[in-house]
Amino acid sequence: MFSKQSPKLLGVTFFFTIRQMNHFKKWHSIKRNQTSTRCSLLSEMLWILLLAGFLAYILHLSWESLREFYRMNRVCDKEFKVNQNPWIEFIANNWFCISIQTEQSRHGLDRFQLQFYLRMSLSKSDALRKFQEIFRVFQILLDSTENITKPVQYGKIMEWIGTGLLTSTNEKWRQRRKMLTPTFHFNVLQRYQEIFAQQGLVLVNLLNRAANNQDPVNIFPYIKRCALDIICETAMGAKVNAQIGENNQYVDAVGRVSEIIWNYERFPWLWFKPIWYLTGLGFEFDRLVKLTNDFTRKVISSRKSEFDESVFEETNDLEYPKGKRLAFLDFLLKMQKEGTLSDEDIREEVDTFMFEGHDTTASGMAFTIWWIGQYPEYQKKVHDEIDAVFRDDTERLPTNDDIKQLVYLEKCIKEALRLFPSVPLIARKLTEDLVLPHPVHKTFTLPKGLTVIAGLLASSRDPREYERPEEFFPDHFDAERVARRNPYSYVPFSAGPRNCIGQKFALLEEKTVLSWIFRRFEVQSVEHWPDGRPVPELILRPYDGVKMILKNRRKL
Ligand code: HEM
Repeated sequence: MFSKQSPKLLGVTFFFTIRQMNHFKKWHSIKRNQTSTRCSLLSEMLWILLLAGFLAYILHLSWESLREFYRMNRVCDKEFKVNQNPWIEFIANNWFCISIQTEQSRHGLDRFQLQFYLRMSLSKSDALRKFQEIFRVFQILLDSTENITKPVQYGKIMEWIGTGLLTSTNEKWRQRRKMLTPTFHFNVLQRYQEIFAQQGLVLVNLLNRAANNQDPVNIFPYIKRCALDIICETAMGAKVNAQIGENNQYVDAVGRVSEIIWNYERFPWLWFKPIWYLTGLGFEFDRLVKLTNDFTRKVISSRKSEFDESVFEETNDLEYPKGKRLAFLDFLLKMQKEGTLSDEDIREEVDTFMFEGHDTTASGMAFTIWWIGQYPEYQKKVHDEIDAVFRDDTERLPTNDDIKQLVYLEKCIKEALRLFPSVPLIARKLTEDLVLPHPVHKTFTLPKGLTVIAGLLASSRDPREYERPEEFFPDHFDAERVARRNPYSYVPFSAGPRNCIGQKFALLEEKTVLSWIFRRFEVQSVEHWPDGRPVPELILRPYDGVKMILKNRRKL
């Protein structure tokens, strides 16, 4: 948690504190000579009182906050018998979790004084009995067109990406959503698919070096860099070549900012600004945010200077650019010409896509490979399907038509997202009262002002909806089974008006890249479920990478 700068900073602070105390002593002794003893006594008492009051106030806040924090941790320990970081485990295991918090009222520390905290995670059977239809709750929460505001928990993300589509609310969000929806049109995605295919090829060529070796390889960092290359090229039109080790500074910064934000959310004492900066994390965060924002600004300005509006059809229709492969940024530049967006608005949206669009797909792909690597029978089905499309060809870039035929692979991807949704938690600040069904009293109302945090795992492991809720079973996504299920029992992309705008993009990317992996390799997972469990950061990720043994299927 502490950065390299921490000891230095603590040292400097200590030095200044001692210096100030010396000044104070000197000043005080001069004063004492000048004033009467009674006056001096009074002033001393006042100083002491002030200091004591201040200390008591700080202690009270810290005590209240930490007590709640440890109370929750104890509950986790008892209920889930976990011995790792209980806070992480709490969320990971808490597949029936909905927590409701009061909004931050005075300052950061208040956030942990959960005056109204409701948890429906007592135990699996209890929760099922007590709260019959968790997907009904999701439906009411996520379908609401009023309760679309993101709470204070998204604050640090906002400091990084600003108020883009993910974090904005009300009119700004409505306008942006309407404006940006066509940029995810099928025709646009089809063009991006070429990028997915090319970057996937780079990935498998790199992984090839580790294949046919008895030593396992942690494929997660490879996949992450591939996903980052894809999002940079599709969102900004910039090739950062993270896979081959270029632009390391930017690549590392993007990863580290997410990590710091997660630490901030996890450790309540960091919400107290002096501590945030004294640990060095505050300074590091500010520096990295500036670095990533400046990088995006530079790309925008260079793309702007060569922007050629004529690549779009005269029809003014964003969906049909003439032949050229455009980036998402080009669509935004076109909107800017029409007077709807400023440079900073564009920066916010591009950074939003950078944030939402790569860790999510990277985790999705890594977990899918990991699951498939534990079940030879499912892997055989994936291989057979891929061989039927590509035959012996190990080099041809997959096309959109190829990808459409990979139905079983898609089921595996969806099943992996069911068990491990890349975005484990979403939150809303209620701007209107929310009436929910209650197992005993019919309904209960959550008053406006509360923050509701929903664990998306909650609905997707309901045994009434899934035959093998805790198992990887791709046939859960057979057409007939899907048709029988309540749609809110599967919400890894959220649902309702604020659902994931990039879900088709994500599925197409995952299918294309994974088609490369399974065309080239037979995979075997080193760790099996329930080991190698995921940990929720901002995005759910494998706890200790994804270690796999890779074997070439054919001679290259
Ligand atoms: C497996 C991959 C992905 C998953 C599981 C996922 C999941 C989600 C979820 C659960 C939300 C709702 C978040 C909330 O309410 O706080 C969301 C929103 C969003 N996602 Fe994704 N996402 C994925 C990939 C992507 C990609 C590739 C992009 C962009 C290229 C993207 C862009 C967005 C944006 C912009 C929003 C905000 C939408 C709005 O509020 O109107 N996502 N995503």
